[in-house]
Amino acid sequence: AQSHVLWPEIDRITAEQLHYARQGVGEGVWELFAEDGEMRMYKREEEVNGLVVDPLKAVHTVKGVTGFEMCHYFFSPDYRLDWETTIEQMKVLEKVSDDTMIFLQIHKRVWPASQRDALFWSHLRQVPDSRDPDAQNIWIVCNHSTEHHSAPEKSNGKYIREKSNGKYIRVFLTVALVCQTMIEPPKNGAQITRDDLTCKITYCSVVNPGGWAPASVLRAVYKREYPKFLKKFTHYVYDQCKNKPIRF
Ligand SMILES: CCCCCc1ccc(-c2ccc(S(=O)(=O)CCO)cc2)cc1/C=C\c1ccccn1
Repeated sequence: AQSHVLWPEIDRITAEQLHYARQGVGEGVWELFAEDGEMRMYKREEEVNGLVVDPLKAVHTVKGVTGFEMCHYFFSPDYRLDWETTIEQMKVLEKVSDDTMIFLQIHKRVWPASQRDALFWSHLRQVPDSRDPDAQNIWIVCNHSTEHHSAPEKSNGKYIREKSNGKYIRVFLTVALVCQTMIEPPKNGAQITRDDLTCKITYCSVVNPGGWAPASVLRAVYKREYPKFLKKFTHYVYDQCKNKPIRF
């Protein structure tokens, strides 16, 4: 994907998001708003031009899967509709490379706000030189809003192209899923099994709703949907992998 026009931005944003994900939730004003088992979900209340854009950071620990497996199922379009419950339609607009795609997603309407869509590049990458010497493989999927000729945004009500339906407000998002595999080698030198694996997950998300939506509605959506999404997604990956050979 190094030759693609988006590559410099993909490289920069992915590196920024990796750094941001690694920052603890101790610093700054992160507010814990949901807990479920090992999952801790934090938010910061922020508004941009009167729009709620609360950054979200979740940390979770899932036994029995690797960081690669978690990132693979998050990145791949083939499984998305199995675990994403707020999507009405999903389309791969461009396959930039095996590890980079451009998605257009139409999300279900959240009354009383208008319906939204999201257009973003998605990039899967193994983090080569982690600072943590005993860290096993660290993998990241970064999703970041972009433009695309085949799905222009509607502008002041006029449609740029007749084929673009242009009836959805386009959100602006940056999302990162960073997963680290920890291996507890079996004492007796036996082969590693899924019982020896732990996946440490950090999920970061900032979604600008793109157009006005009541702060109370947005905050209620996020409070309800994010814990549901991360729980459903991680359980889905565990179930998909449990009877398959381990992939690092
Ligand atoms: C008024 C409602 C505005 C919000 C609409 C909306 C926009 C974007 C998104 C969204 C959320 C997660 C991603 S991702 O992590 O990249 C995975 C790939 O799908 C991409 C998009 C969702 C939702 C709406 C609901 C909602 C909000 C959180 C969590 C789950 N659903």
